[in-house]
Amino acid sequence: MATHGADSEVGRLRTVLLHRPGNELRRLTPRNNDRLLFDGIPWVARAQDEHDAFAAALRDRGVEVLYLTDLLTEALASEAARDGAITTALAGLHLGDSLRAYLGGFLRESSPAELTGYLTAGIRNDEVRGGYGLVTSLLAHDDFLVDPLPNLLFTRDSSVWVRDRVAVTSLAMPARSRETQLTELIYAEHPRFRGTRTIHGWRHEHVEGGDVLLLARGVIAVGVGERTTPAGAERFAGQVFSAGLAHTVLAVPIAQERATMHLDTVCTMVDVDKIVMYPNVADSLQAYAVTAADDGPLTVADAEPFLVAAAKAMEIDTLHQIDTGLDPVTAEREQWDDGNNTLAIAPRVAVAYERNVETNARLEEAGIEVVRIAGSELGSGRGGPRCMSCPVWREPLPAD
Ligand SMILES: NC(=O)NCCC[C@H](N)C(=O)O
Repeated sequence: MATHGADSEVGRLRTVLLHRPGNELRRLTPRNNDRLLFDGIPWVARAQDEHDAFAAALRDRGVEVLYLTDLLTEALASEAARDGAITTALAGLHLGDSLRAYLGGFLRESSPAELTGYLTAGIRNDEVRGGYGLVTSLLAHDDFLVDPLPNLLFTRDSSVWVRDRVAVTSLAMPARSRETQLTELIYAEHPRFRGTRTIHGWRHEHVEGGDVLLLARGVIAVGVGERTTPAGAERFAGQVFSAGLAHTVLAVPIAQERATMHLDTVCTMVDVDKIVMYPNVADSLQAYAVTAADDGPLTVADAEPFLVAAAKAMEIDTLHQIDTGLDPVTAEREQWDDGNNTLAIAPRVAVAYERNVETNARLEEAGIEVVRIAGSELGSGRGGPRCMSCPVWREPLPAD
């Protein structure tokens, strides 16, 4: 069985799950892009080129790249998996019984690869040939019967490995909630992951992977804001404690705004004791240290500055901050363009968007090797290298 798991943000990356942008991005229009959580309409062919270059940069450094749609198609080889996927995809109350039955029959006849296409790119009303009954007649021609999933690109958010377990997350925005049905299916059905134990799951309170940072072995920061709810953080903490995966969870409130939708939009680890952080929030970022209590409710400490609470839990003197940008305006621009959203592929080696010139210069001054990638089209969904990657296997850091 392949090795899987992660216990830090910076251990050498060996296997990563990506999603190459596909037809789901071709569904975006100026009328639906806000609802589908994109800030623009990407040029799809260019986004694919940029993504291929990202994958190549990872492979060049010895990282195995898994593609979500390949795993999904392979998982859908089983008839039971296909049935389950079709039933959950068609559960929406907007369909009605007749259309659901019709679509169910249609999808059951499709091959695993075709089904992957429908589950990811969705089905528009006018693609149901000739219309079918009252619901298709009354819905607009461009209404989706099955919503497309353009944010699949951001594989970070729909599952997180914590040591040898994988947490299937629970996504807060309706446009994304179906993504975790697909990650759950992959981990449950794909032969590569047979026997993997999972935690959390999409039926639980909201927790998104972009909010979960494995600061050190046993220490996990969880952002709480637009996406991860307080109840989600509490549920997640309870599960990692009872599974023995961590001793401290730092619950970190973040502004409920699009620019800071996840904790990894304001900070990411680039070394065992270095974090790149948006300076405009650095002073105000707080953390509540949560620890397990024997047989009782979780123990919650008073809020402390995030960097202080993190260093204490990580048992290091200082968690060194590297600033995004140069001045407050450049920092704000580069934070928006995912300057903080780096993907460490080893201690002191991080993939970053090339456009964030000042932040990348700060990283290099601090001794971090920056692997630059283009992201002009990929960035239109508001996510950087960390958002676009789910580490499936990172080597553990050497014990000191
Ligand atoms: N971890 C991340 O920050 N992921 C980026 C998610 C972007 C996506 N368009 C969203 O709004 O959910």
